[in-house]
Formats: sequence, C-alpha cells, structure tokens
Amino acid sequence: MSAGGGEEKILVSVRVRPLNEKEKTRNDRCDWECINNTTIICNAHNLSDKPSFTFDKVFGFECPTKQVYDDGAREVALCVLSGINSSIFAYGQTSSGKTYTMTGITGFAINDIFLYIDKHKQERKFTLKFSAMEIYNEAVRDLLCEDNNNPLRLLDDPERGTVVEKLKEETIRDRNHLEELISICETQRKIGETSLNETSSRSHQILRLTIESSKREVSPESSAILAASVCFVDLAGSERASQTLSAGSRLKEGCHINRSLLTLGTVIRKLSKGKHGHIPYRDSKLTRILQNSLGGNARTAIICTMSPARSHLEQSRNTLLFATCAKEVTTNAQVNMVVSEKALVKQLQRELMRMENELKNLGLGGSSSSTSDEFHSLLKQKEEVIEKMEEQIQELKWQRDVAQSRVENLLKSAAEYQSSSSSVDYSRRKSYDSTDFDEPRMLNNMMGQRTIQEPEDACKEVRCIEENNMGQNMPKDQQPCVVEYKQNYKSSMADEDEAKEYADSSLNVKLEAQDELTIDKLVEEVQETEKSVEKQRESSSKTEDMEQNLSKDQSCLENKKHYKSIISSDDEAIKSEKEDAGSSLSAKLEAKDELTVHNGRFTFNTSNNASFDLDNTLSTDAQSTKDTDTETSGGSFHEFMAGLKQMAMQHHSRHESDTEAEKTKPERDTKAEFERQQSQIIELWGVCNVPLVHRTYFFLLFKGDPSDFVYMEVELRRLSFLKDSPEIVRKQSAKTLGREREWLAKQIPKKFGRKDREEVYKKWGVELSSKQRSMQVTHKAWTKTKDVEHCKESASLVATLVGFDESNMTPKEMFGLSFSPTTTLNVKSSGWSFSNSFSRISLTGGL
Ligand SMILES: Nc1ncnc2c1ncn2[C@@H]1O[C@H](COP(=O)(O)OP(=O)(O)OP(=O)(O)O)[C@@H](O)[C@H]1O
Repeated sequence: MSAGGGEEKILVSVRVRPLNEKEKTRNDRCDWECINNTTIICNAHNLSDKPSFTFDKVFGFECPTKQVYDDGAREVALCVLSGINSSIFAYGQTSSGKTYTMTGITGFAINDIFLYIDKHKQERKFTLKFSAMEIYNEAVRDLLCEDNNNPLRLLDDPERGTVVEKLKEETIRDRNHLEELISICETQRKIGETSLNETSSRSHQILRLTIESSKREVSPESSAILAASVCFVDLAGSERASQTLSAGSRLKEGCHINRSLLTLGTVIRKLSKGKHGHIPYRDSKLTRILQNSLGGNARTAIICTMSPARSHLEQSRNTLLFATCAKEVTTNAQVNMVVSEKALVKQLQRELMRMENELKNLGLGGSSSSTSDEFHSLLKQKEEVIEKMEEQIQELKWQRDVAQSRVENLLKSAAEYQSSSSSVDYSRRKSYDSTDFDEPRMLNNMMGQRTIQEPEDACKEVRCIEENNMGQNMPKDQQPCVVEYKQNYKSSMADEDEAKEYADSSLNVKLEAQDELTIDKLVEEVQETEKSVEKQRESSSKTEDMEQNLSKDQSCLENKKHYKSIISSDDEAIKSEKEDAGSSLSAKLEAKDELTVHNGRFTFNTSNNASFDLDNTLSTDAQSTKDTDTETSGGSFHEFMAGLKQMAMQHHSRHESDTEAEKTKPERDTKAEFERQQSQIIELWGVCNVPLVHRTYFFLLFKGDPSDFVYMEVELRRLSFLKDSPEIVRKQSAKTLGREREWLAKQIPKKFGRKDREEVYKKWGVELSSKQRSMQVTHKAWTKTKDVEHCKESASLVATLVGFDESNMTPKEMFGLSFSPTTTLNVKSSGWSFSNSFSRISLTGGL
C-alpha cells in the first residue's frame, strides 16, 4: 500500500496578526516583536528578560497570507499530489486569525492543486474527493450534509485507522465545484458570538481533500494509483472559558472545545518527547480523527496564530508553548499507493494460471477436487521414501567403514611382515628363489607396494641375495641361479600397470608369514570376506534400486536432487569399498592359491584369476552376468580347495601308514599315465599362458617318478581351474607372457656367443638375416604344445637362458610339497609342508 516517505518534524510557523480595532480602541499595547522570519520575542515591560521563541517560520503583522502559505504550508499541502497525506492546522486563541489564515491557505492550496492537475492531466488521471466535518461539543457533524444534526460515529479501520461513518464524500468535478462545497461548509459551521469574536468559530473544522492519480497508460506495471488526502484543520479557539466571558451554551462549548484542545496539547506534548508510552489519541474525537496527522502517516504543518496585544499575553504565550512542543513532534509520511481492482484481478489471474501449470506439471491436473489430497499423499510417501533412503545410506556408510578397517588391518599386517622378512634365513630365501617358477611375481609379492614406492629397498633385497650367493655360504646346488633373472625381470617391470598388478598381490606375504595358519582357517577367513563382499554387493544393489526409484519419481520435490547427489557420492564410496573389499579378498585368495599350489609358484595366474572373478562379481556394470560369475567361480574355487585338502589327507595317510608298503606297492603304469597327464598339462599351459620359466622348471623336474603324480594332479587341477578364466584374465596373462618372452630374448646374446647364437637361430628356424632374431626364437618356444620334442627344446632353451642347470637341479621337495613331518614346521621353507599331526596344513613363509 505504501512506500517511500520518511520521518520528519512537523513544520511549525507562528503568525502574529495586527492589532484589531477593538484592541486599538482600548489602547492595548503590542508586546510581541518578530525580530526575523524565525524568531519572535516578547517585549512586555513587566518581564525581566525578553523571552524569545524560534520556529520554522514567524510571520509578522504585515505578512500576507500568501506568504504564510508559501513558506509555511505550501510544500506540505502539495505533497498530497505525490501520494503523501498532509495536514495543515491553525491553532490559536479565538480571534487570533485562525479562520482568516486557514481560509487563505486552503484557497491557495486548492489553487495550486488545480494548477498542478491542469499541468499533468495529459499523463495522469486525477480524481478529487472532498469531505468536511466539524467537531462540535465532541460530536462529529458532516458539513456537506444539510441535515447534520445527527452526529457521526467514529469507526476503527485496521488499515485506514479512525474513519467517520457515513461521512459524505463528494467527487470534485472542477474547481468551482470544490469552492462551492467549501462555501457550504462555511455556512454549515457552528459559529457564535463571543466577547472576543463576533463570529467566533465554535467548532473544529476539518476539510479533507482526497486526490487519487494514476498514469493514463494502461499497463499492469503503471496501474498503481497514488492516493492521499490533505486536511485543512481550523481549530476552535484555545482560550480559557473564563477569558471569553462565556456563559450558558458558550460555556458548554468552551468545555468541549477545551477538552479536545487539552487532549491535543497532551498528545502533542507526549509526541514531542518521543512515541513512547501511551498517547491518548482516543481521549477526544479531535485527536482520534487527526491521529495520523499528529504522529503517523502524514506530513503536517501547524500555523499558530496569535494576537500581539498585551491583553492576550498569557494566551499568546500558551500558544507559543504549544508550538514549541509541536516542533518536536515527528511524523512518518509514506507514499500511498493502491493497486487498482482491475490490475489486482489481472495479477490474481496470472498467479492462478501459474499455480495451475505447476499442478499440471506434477501430473495431477487442476480439475479434480481430490487433487490437493492426492498431492499431499504423494508428498508424504516421498518423504517416507527419503527417510528410508537416509537410513540405508547410513547403514551403507557403516559397512564401508568396516570394510575399510579390515583392509587397513590386512595392509598393516603385510607391511609388518615385509619389514620382518629381511631377517629371513638366506638359505631358505635362496631355496625359494631357485625353485619358484613364478619368481618375478613372488618377488614382487614379497616387496609389496614398496617395490614401486621404494626401489632402494627392492635393490637391497636383491643385493642381499646376490651377496649371499657370492659369499659362498650356501651350497652350490642351492645358489640362486635366477637372481639375475629376478633383477632383470624386475627391471623390465617399468610398466607401471604391471608393477601395480604385482603390488596388488602383496598381501600374500601376510599369509605366508603366518607360520601356523591352517587351510581351514584361511578358507574360513576367505568365506567370511566373501560374505562381506556379497553383503556389499547386496547393499550396492539396494543403492541402485534406491536410485532407480528416485529416477522414476516424477514429483518436483526439491530434495530429490539433494538425495540423489548423496546417493551418487555414496555409490562412489561403495564402489571404492567394493574395490577395497575385492582387493582384500583377492589377496586372501592369492594366499589360498599359494596354499593350494605348492611352493607358491602358481600364485601368478591363480591370484589374477581369483581377483578378477571377484572384481567381476562386484561390478555393478556387469549386472547381467554378475550372479552367474559369482556362483561359477566361487563354486569352482571351493571345489578346487576341497579337492586339494582331500589329496593332502590322502597323501598324508599313505605316507603315515607305511612308507615301506608304499615302496613295495606295484608301480602304476606310470609312463603312459605320466605322458597322458604331461600332455594335458602342456596343452593347458598354452591355453592358460603359463610363464615359460614355470613350464620349464616343471617339465624338467617332473619326469614320471611315482612321487611326481601328486604334483601332476595338483598342476592339472590348478590349470583346469585357470582355463575357465574369463577372457580378460587370459589377455592379461598373455600380455605378461609376451613380456617374459621379451626378457628371455634379451638373455640370448648374454648366454650364447655369436656362433652358438647362430646355431640357436638355425635350430629354431629363424633367418639369420632377419631382424629381432632372438625375439623370434623366444616367441617360438613352448608354442607347439602337442610336440614333446619341441617342449624339450623349449625347456632346454629357457633353462639355459635363466641359468637353470638340470644337473644341479634343486630337489623337488625344496619347492614342492614336502611330506617330511617335522623338519620344516618352524622354518622358512620353499613351500607347503604338512605338520606331523596332519590335523592341519600349516603354511611356512615363502621366503
Ligand atoms: N492577519 C490578519 N490581518 C488582518 N486581519 C486579520 C488577520 N487575522 C485575523 N484578522 C481578522 O481578525 C478577525 C478574527 O479573525 P478570525 O475569525 O480568523 O479569528 P479566529 O481565530 O478564527 O477566531 P475564532 O476562534 O473565534 O473563530 C477577523 O475579522 C479577521 O479578519
């Protein structure tokens, strides 16, 4: 409704009229002097000092009313044209010139108002309304109504304040119309003769001119209407009743007049001290009606009129004291704008249309009576879903923390073992080195991630072994002929991906370090981890469902985006969690592979396989194949483990029952059986991309002895397990095999002289003039899996390249399954050994 404006003090002026004829006749002295246009002093001879009063304006005897209007009322009066309420008061004792002054000011103001309207009527449309009232004997009378004997009631309006009920309000046609109405008011006003004024105004007169203006352009933005009123208030005389020699009806008038004026004075005095506490506006009708003008939403000017006559000195001083208080009163005028009904209707129509569109967008339509209920029901449902999601998210976060904690513990254990591994008996280390077919991987396993992050440590590790070799502390047959291979192989691991891949299996170390770790214990742990991973997978699935639910949500809930982002970030966390859990399980499976496959030499592919299966199982992208993969690989693995345990038990039973009987037992038809198994193994090596060094060692070591069958069976089981690996695993192992061939090719110039080299090239059908001859040779090795002679040649070549001397071969037991009951129980050996009790299979360190 309102805007702009601000607080400002009431504009207070004092006008001193000249001595009138009566005063002159009785030789009344003029005790007041306007020393400038703001200050008036009292020259009364009986006063010791000359009190002075300063106001916004002081108008002397000769000052015309026009100047009083211009300087003391015009600005305030005309602000009504800007939509600001205004009031012009005339206050003073009877015959002081109030009516004389107000009549002139009202006329000048009206004149200016109409001049302004004429000037702006092209761009703005003005509507003027006029009402007039008098408060006589505390009764409000309508001055525009001929039958004004019935007093009007005052009503309190929450927006407009006090309003006069049924007050006639005339819409002004033109200036003449207004002037006519004003003249009617003059005739209607109660006047009477007092001792001081033959035509004394016996009432408070309030003329109200309301001006509304709006731009003539029709647009919603310019449809606001400025609406304000200007009040011209001619108060009744403020003199005391005794002074006017009143009696009878005049005395009664005086009492009522004074009641209103007394309240006016109280209100002004209180307002002058600030708007704190109770302001007694309601104590008189005058102050109720003028409440806005006296301290509210209006600009106000008060012109205090006074007689300069000594005989009115006291009343004049009272008037000036009132004026002094009025100077301190602050009002807070605002620009009053109203929105036209037409514009309001248009605005409401637009709002309605917008809301209908919102409802349509929600898919609810706007026509059904039950729309609102459905909407609220839907909102409630969504809020419940969101609450459940929040709970599930918290649960998932908890599970993630648990999984992370487990992984951290495993890593810590691995690191601890690694640091303790430097004290491992070199002879044991050597025996492991010399028999480990998958030496590079195991070496990296031992190093763990430190192989990548701390190459110095890795070098020290190798140097230890070399120094040990060179120190002749070890038997010749146990010297690590693969040290060079190990170093070179490691140096060839420049490929960061490969190094990381190797580092991933570092957790094997932890399990290898556990001297008393049993297969059952490990299997239990793996199963527990698998359950944990499965739980994670289910949780992941839940999260996906939650997200799908959110995606289906057609509502425009603002929370949707928020929760989706939470779920998204949590999904990332879960993904990471799955990776961590997958790594953990992978590590354990690798360790379990080492349990399964003697001497740790099969870790390379088996660990990859297990790791891949788990990762694949956990992959949310491969949703369609996830369950199948899990079941297949998981089932195969357990079968594989169960088979190995059974084999171990059987072997132990045989060993324990009667070794002599074993010796005398008729030999199987070993040769045919051996060749059959060897053929299968060679075939599977090719399929599984088993490293050539491994093939070579295995091929050269196991030649058909009865005791070899257990190794052959283990190898067959392992390869059978590996051959079903997913394509990605085979590709990875093929890549690694390619690197091994490259490394072996680099060994040819080192191991063979020029002539011998040419012989090798010829033997392997490589053109001497061709390029990369060594590479061609190593790429031919171990490729004809059905050709035993080719395999023999391949094994011979690789053995030479890695320095594997068949005549000084390490005993199988040093890196294979050792069945001696006690000797390796508490020492670091090359692989698995079965404890004397055979109640469990303990793992000794692989170093
Ligand atoms: N400034 C003035 N110059 C000349 N004459 C004046 C001036 N002020 C007042 N008069 C004359 O003084 C007389 C009394 O003035 P007026 O009626 O306006 O007093 P009043 O304050 O309205 O008195 P009341 O309260 O009794 O109505 C009038 O005849 C008026 O013409």
